[in-house]
Amino acid sequence: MKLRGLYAITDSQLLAGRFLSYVEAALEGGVTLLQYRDKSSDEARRLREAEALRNLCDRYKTQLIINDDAELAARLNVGVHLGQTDGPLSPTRALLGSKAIIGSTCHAQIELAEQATKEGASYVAFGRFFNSNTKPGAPTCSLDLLDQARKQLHLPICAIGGITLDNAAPLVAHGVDLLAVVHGLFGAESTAEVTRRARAFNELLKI
Ligand SMILES: Cc1ncc(COP(=O)(O)OP(=O)(O)O)c(N)n1
Ligand SMILES: Cc1nc(C(=O)O)sc1CCOP(=O)(O)O
Ligand SMILES: [Mg+2]
Repeated sequence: MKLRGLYAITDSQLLAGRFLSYVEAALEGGVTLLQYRDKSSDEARRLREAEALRNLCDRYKTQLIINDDAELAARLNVGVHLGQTDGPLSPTRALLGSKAIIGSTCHAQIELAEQATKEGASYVAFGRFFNSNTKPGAPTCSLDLLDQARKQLHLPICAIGGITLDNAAPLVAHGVDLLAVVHGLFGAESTAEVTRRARAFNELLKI
């Protein structure tokens, strides 16, 4: 399966009180990957919400990815996204199996992406490209890095950080396959607007 399209990421604060309705609205507009990102330590709620998302994703034939937590991903038989301090990639690949989608945060460093490729990542993520409401302190990344990444890497490339419909086109022009978005998608005023934005992101990627 070619990993290309909108990569929607949940945010527990932003989606409080409208979690499933907004996620379903996004899936309605077309989502290639959906990441469950919840930085709390409420294990019971995390399991409940992740299961609900897996059921929704099954209905819409979307792939669910769990942020940070390979054990939860293994329990639900879905993919995982790992940052540089979220645990080693090779054992996670062994745990989840050869078909699982595993993403790796590479900030603005091609070397990290080359290492992730060797260790079995399915895609590499670079960012942040713009000012981010969700993670303002994330290290920054430039469009030049994408040109170099496109030349050197043979994995799908994901961009993240402050991406909106107004600033995403240059990322696509510089070779990005996956647009990972929190606020630019779920910061909408209505479910209808979430669906419209999801469709518009996919149009930018021509899928
Ligand atoms: C698609 C994607 N890219 C990058 C990240 C950031 O991961 P990480 O650096 O581990 O930071 P947290 O999201 O865990 O705060 C991501 N989650 N998804
Ligand atoms: C979770 C995350 N990681 C980033 C990185 O650069 O690694 S930026 C980011 C936040 C993405 O949310 P928004 O689309 O609202 O900016
Ligand atoms: Mg992480």
